[in-house]
Amino acid sequence: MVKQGIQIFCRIKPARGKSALYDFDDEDDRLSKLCFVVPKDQAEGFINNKKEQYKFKFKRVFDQQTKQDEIFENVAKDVADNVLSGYNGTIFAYGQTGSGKTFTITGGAERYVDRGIIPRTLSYLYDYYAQHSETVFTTHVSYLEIYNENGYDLLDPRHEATKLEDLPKVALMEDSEQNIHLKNLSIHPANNEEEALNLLFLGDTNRMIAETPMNQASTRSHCIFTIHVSCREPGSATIRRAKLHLVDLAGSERVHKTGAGGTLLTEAKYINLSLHYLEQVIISLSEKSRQHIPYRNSMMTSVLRDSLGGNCMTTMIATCSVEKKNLDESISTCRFAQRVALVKNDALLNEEVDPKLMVQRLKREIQELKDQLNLSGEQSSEDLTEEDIEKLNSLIKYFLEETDPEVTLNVGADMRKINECFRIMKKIILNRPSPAKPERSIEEDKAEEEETEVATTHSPNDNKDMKKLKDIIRQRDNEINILVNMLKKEKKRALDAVNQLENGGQLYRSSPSQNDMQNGHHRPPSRSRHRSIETSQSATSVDKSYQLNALSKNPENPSKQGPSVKDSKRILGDMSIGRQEAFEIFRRDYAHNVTIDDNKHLLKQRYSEAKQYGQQVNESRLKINQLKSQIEHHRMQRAMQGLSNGEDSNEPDEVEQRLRFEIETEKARYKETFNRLRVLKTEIEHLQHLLEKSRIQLQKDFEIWWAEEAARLQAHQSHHHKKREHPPPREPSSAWRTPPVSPLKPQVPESQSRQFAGDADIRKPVLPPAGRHSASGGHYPKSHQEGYSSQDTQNTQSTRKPRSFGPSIPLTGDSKTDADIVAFMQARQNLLQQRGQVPR
Ligand SMILES: Nc1ncnc2c1ncn2[C@@H]1O[C@H](COP(=O)(O)OP(=O)(O)OP(=O)(O)O)[C@@H](O)[C@H]1O
Repeated sequence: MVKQGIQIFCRIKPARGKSALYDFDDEDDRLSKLCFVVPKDQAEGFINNKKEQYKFKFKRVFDQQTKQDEIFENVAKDVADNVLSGYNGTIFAYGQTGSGKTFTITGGAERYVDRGIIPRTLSYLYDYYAQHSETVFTTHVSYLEIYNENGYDLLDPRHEATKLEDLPKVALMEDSEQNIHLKNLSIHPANNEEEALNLLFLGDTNRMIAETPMNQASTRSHCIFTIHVSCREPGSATIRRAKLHLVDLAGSERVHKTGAGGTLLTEAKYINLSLHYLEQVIISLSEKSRQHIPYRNSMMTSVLRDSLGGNCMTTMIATCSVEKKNLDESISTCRFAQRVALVKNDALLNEEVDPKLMVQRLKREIQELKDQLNLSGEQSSEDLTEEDIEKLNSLIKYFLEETDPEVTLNVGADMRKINECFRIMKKIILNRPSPAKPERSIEEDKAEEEETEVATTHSPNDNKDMKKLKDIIRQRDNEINILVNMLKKEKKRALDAVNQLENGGQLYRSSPSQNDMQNGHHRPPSRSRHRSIETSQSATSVDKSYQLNALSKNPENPSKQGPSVKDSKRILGDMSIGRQEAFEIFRRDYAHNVTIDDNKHLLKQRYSEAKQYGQQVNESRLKINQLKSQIEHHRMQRAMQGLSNGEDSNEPDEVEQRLRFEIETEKARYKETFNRLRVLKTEIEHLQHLLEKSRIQLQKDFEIWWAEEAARLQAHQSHHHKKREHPPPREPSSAWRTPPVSPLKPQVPESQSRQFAGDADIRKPVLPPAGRHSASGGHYPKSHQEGYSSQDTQNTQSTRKPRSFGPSIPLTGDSKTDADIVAFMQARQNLLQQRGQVPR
């Protein structure tokens, strides 16, 4: 047992605003002191005026410029090593919203170098496995989200098509030994790094899909990514199993700070409650006299029970933001960390003897002993019976098929049986189609996949038909998903209608547009936290299956990733024409375009590098094979010469030695290039994931922007009606705003804006400082989040024109339908303008 305190680290996020005064010094490898300076007269918030300096001790403090690889090397690597040795590990990030927890644990959403602890740990583990190929490792992964005290399985395949509240909740079960088991949390095998990263990506995407402006899951939920590792040395019946929890906690700010109400307040209370219980557990653990540790009070503390004072080596990263306005939260984060550091864990080596393996091993030993006894006895000279041979055949089959290196072929010490085994094996080897190939490149794997597909079919026509059928089945599956979704919505609508009728209320203020009904777009008017998920659900389910397919089957075409025109077509599939038009403009001027383009460019570059490496690997292999044939040829020549000269030398001569040396050199080159190719493959996959995430984010940002515009327009319409009835003194009319404009791209030419906005007011939005966050984590110009600034109003006054669509449009009351109607009117107006039927 290893008794160890929880290790605490502090990471300071790069400051954007005015930074508070802070300082730190590294005393040695194990101690850094961090000090915040709050001049008494400037102390704000809950920090009182008693103190000027707030000092904290950490194992290490990472300042603003610290890179992700440094964090991995200094924080996560040791934990991963301990997991490989059989000790449970936990790394959790704690800090206020926006202080960099997700960035640290999972990584940034834009660049490959920003990948966080989870992907880096996975790479590290699989590299380790590759270097210790004699040991048998197995890896499984699970991904749990805790939202409002309910647990959800982020790897549940139903996530895409089902509302969060309809998904089975993860339930806590406790066995007689008080071990916690999680019901409904799936655990997935991950045979290689790619599979593990795909699972991480799938979970993150599911988390993103469930997010709406009303539910910023990443901020308000706790997420636990768990890697289960088991390993067994060859010849040993002992298995070591360890779990590694990588935890991204919800934002730790206090309720009063969030200024939240309604759902947000409920969520904030839950978060505060669960973090409060976490604090209680930590306090109880740090006070030696306390017997009862209140783990059961919250789901998060129950799940992390082992990590907190139990059988685990635990590490905490306190993430701090040193902008002045965040100083009080950063100080409370550090205070919490100091308490955490007092907690002692008892980590055990999780070793167990597998009884099945033990029995097998003992049986083998008994057999070996018997055989040794038999060896000295007499050997039978009778022929083997059919039955004996049959038995040997099945023993050999099992021996060859079993991947476990420990399995042996045990036929006793009977020479007749041993000889028969050699005969059977020789037959098998001779009948094999081709010898085992060395490690292969991506291209080769792909080529073989294609070959296998061809080989398993009878003729080219059959092959084509089969492919077609497969495509149809895939398409049908997607369609069924979409239909099931629509049916669900319709069923809910019908139920709502019945309820409303029963309550004597009106069904809706007006019926939805035909277009919406056909497209499954109609939603009841009440705002639920799933409203915007529903609209994108059908498209997303199709997209995601496409994407995962694309990842594994078609990594060649980077243009298929990210929000390209093609992607927008996919997204647009079920949108009305007006929305499509708006979406195209939104996409063109999206604030993230520069990053997306950069990533696409990088991806292209990486593809061509991978291609080059692939070619080099193939060339090396070819050369090695040629050199081998040359050696064989040379040997044959020597043997023949030897025969004719009457000499018989098996010693390699100079020529052979040179050829061997060349083989070794080529092998080294092959290995090096192959390793580079492997690293490149991981980067390519990561870039693909980033681009896919950008695409989902674009879609979500568009939905939010669209809803906001529709609401604004509706408000404007009703205001307009009122004004006509009671004309007020002249004042500037409100506007249909242009979509967010990329801060780094030229603005939409006015003519294009007009094309989108019809004859509506055309305004140039104030350009924001680079990368401002939208409610959904996307980037919007400031004006689009908080209304227009006065500067904005001044800038645009001169460019405004009054809106006119001819006769006033009857609106329905449903914001989405109304927005579609207006968009349609605008499109119509554009057409008429193009034909010169109305003045421009
Ligand atoms: N060390 C860092 N270097 C560069 N950017 C960072 C760093 N830490 C955080 N960021 C950026 O700051 C923003 C907020 O970070 P992040 O989402 O990780 O915060 P968080 O603490 O997880 O917030 P939440 O509680 O809302 O999930 C992101 O855009 C992220 O990329």
